[in-house]
Amino acid sequence: MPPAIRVEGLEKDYGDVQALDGLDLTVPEGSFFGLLGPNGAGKTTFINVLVGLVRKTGGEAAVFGNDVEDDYQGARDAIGLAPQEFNVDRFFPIKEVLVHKAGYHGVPESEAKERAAEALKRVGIYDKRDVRFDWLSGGMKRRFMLARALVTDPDLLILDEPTAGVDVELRHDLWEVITDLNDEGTTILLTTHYIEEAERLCDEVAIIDSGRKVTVATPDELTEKGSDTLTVYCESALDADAVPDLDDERIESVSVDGDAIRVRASSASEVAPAVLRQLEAEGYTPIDIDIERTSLEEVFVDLTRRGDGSEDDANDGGNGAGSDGASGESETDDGDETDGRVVAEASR
Ligand SMILES: Nc1ncnc2c1ncn2[C@@H]1O[C@H](COP(=O)(O)OP(=O)(O)OP(=O)(O)O)[C@@H](O)[C@H]1O
Repeated sequence: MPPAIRVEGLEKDYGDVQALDGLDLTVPEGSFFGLLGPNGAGKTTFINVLVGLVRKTGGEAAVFGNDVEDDYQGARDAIGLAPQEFNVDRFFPIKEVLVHKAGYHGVPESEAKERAAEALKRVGIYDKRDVRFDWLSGGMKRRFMLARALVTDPDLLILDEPTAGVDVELRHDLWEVITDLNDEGTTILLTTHYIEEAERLCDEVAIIDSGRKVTVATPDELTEKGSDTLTVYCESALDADAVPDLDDERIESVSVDGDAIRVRASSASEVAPAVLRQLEAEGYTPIDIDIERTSLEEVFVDLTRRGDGSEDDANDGGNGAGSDGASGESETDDGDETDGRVVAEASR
């Protein structure tokens, strides 16, 4: 079975802006895969290439082995997309929007009705089935976006910041729904700015920056890339200039702050016994210690700092966050209502 997503050397230029700059990425079937990156890193462009809303300018992209352009329908039918933007038909009750959506992907009407009901139940808004999208609350709109992505029973669910701006309760509800789907075998690609979300949900995380991959790892592997801080509290205030000379090659730095000695090391728990022994031998009187592990957030910031930590040293700064190059294409964010349209236009 081919991977859920495979892209190689993927490129997308919007005029002078290189949104994707030779991206290589493989998302295994059945995984819960996170896509992290600062604003403007190219995450939405990547998704839009996969669903045929943006035409790539170079490289290869396939979904379950279907080339996103040559086998557009095969690739698109495998994907359920919940985009960032609310791009929903506002004139019909939401259950009908779902029936139309399933019909577009070739599902017969009676089955489409069943699937619509099932999707609305799954996200907890079945009782709103006869209401138009505009009349839903903000949280219900987010639930509906997920229902719409689900109604075609996709093998690959792509969620572009699905919990942006929602309250904690809804975020947890949505997490539960998508975790269940993943347990049932659906591959999930999730972009998020909530690092905690990636840490909790994802088996693997790709960090991209300036349209290129910086790294792919499990959340645990990523946090291990950072340094811990071991703080040793002493009985009384210390001379800030008299930093103890600790002899251990695992130690990255030592500083003094009031009554505390702070030691940075890749694993604080490993160096702690030796540090305490040395401090006592030098006449310090440790009374307490504290260990702070690096958060995934800190590692993320480190890895995406311009020109720092990149596997392939790819950050040329030419397509930084928020730059607005002229696109020259009529691309929109409205994933589902324009299925196929842009590829069709761009192919002409
Ligand atoms: N239609 C467009 N025309 C011109 N430039 C664009 C267009 N769409 C995106 N870009 C640019 O491409 C780059 C990547 O944008 P993209 O939206 O893919 O990033 P992102 O990682 O999804 O960002 P965010 O986290 O803010 O959603 C940015 O520099 C952006 O300004």
